[in-house]
Amino acid sequence: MNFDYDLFVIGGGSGGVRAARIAASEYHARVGLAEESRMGGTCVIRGCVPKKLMVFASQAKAMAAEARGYGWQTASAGPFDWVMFRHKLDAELTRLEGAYTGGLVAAGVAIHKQRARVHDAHTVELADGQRLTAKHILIAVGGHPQRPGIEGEELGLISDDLFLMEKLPGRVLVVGGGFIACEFATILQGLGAETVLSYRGDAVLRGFDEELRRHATEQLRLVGVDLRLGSTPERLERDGDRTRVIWPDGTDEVYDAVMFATGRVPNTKGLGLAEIGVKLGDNGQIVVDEWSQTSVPSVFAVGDVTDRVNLTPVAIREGHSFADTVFGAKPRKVDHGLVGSAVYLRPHEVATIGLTEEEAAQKGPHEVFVASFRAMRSLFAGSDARSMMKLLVDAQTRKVTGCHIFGPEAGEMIQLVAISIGMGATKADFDAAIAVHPTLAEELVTMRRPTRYIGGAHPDKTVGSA
Ligand SMILES: Cc1cc2nc3c(=O)[nH]c(=O)nc-3n(C[C@H](O)[C@H](O)[C@H](O)COP(=O)(O)OP(=O)(O)OC[C@H]3O[C@@H](n4cnc5c(N)ncnc54)[C@H](O)[C@@H]3O)c2cc1C
Ligand SMILES: NC(=O)c1ccc[n+]([C@@H]2O[C@H](COP(=O)([O-])OP(=O)(O)OC[C@H]3O[C@@H](n4cnc5c(N)ncnc54)[C@H](O)[C@@H]3O)[C@@H](O)[C@H]2O)c1
Repeated sequence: MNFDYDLFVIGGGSGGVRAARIAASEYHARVGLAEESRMGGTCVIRGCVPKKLMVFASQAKAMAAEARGYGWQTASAGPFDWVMFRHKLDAELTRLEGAYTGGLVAAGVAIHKQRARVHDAHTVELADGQRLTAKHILIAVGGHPQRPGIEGEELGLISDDLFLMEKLPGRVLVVGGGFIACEFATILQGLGAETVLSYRGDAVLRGFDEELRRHATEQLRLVGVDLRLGSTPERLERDGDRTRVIWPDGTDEVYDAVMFATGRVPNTKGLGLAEIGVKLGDNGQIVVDEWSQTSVPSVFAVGDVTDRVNLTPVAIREGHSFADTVFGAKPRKVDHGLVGSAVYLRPHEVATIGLTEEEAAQKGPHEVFVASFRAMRSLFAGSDARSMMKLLVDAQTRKVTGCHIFGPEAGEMIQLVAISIGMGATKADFDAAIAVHPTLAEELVTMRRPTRYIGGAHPDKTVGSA
């Protein structure tokens, strides 16, 4: 059968763009791609990139405070010009959107700037009614924010809205305790908003190493985020141009803005997937095998729509591996087991890779090395910010199985730790590295004595066990 394309990609975000570009430029496939919004997707337009630029903007007051601690007596961040920042941000996102589009065009990908859905196992239907056939279809449509299902929730903002605000709120409530809630609470607080974070659990960042999340929770409070743990709004009401929040105990408060960061759901609604036999999971995610292949052999899916590990580099790796496997005759799977990540908080970043202490304890005897201290730089400036570093070492194999950091540039550090852990480095390998002094990272190669033993009897009977 003759197809219009070898590959049709639905979604021009991190995963879709990479797959389309590699299939077309490296393997000379005939590729079409439909994007209904701005090229680049969540990460570029309403995620990682604008978020990180806002993180940078929100650090100015803390940097001025630190400068005063170093003798720059009148250092001050001065007033923040949100309108000017937003214009610069818009221009930067337009530049990046152009670069993504340019990369696809240069690779020979045919771009369809409209919504697409699947019609059958080899046909997509565009919003204008046009039907195009392809030997393979790749679904890379990402996800969208989910509100919590409470009365008046439409009055609340979602993360997409934060980049488009006309003005900054004076007083804001952020609901949720995951990546997005913590990052935006930090950003808004740093930009000058009185910020309340309400989370139903007892420490933010569920799923992270327990000690790390307790440390991050305490430090978030220290930078001035008003943390309300064990609480979540019951309903919202309009109050003039502000929003009234009613709490479960009947009390209420008024905010300039309420932001929900209560999770994301895959964009599978209305795509026609179930109709052609593509299996979906409980959350609407596309169920795929280790090759990102769905239950319909010609249809593949990568990125957030599969709800595996919802991070940009993972979507990119899945897209690239798909193109290598299907068009390059180089079968490649993605190992989702060892993925580093960072949460961009203040006073410091959270970064993590590998097993948490709780997971390690389930796997067997482990040594836990923990250091908690005030870094030289912030200590001198008079800040109470505390760093934390933790290594988990398998007592049997001596391999480092997990690393968790709360510290300045923790994201940068974990990227390098990821290489050593990926190579199977042992604690002895870490110890063999001569420290670079004075740095924060030297702590990772100078932790000598285990803080505790977990996961059962240590193979060396002369040491303690949990
Ligand atoms: C606020 C925020 C901050 C984040 N920060 C980070 C971070 O710091 N680091 C990190 O690694 N990850 C971060 N992420 C996660 C990251 O953005 C996602 O994991 C990543 O973008 C997923 O890529 P994707 O290709 O699966 O989907 P997306 O990037 O979401 O792309 C999907 C694209 O498909 C398009 N589309 C959807 N349906 C259709 C259709 N029917 N027809 C045509 N087009 C369609 C959409 O318009 C979109 O452009 C963040 C996410 C958010 C929301
Ligand atoms: N720095 C980064 O790498 C980064 C940054 C942002 C987002 N992301 C990615 O995007 C994903 C989505 O982020 P997210 O923060 O939206 O999701 P999340 O799953 O990390 O957090 C959702 C939070 O909302 C809470 N919640 C859910 N339903 C609720 C309800 N009904 N009422 C009250 N609270 C409720 C959950 O308990 C949780 O704390 C992340 O898992 C991550 O993969 C990554």
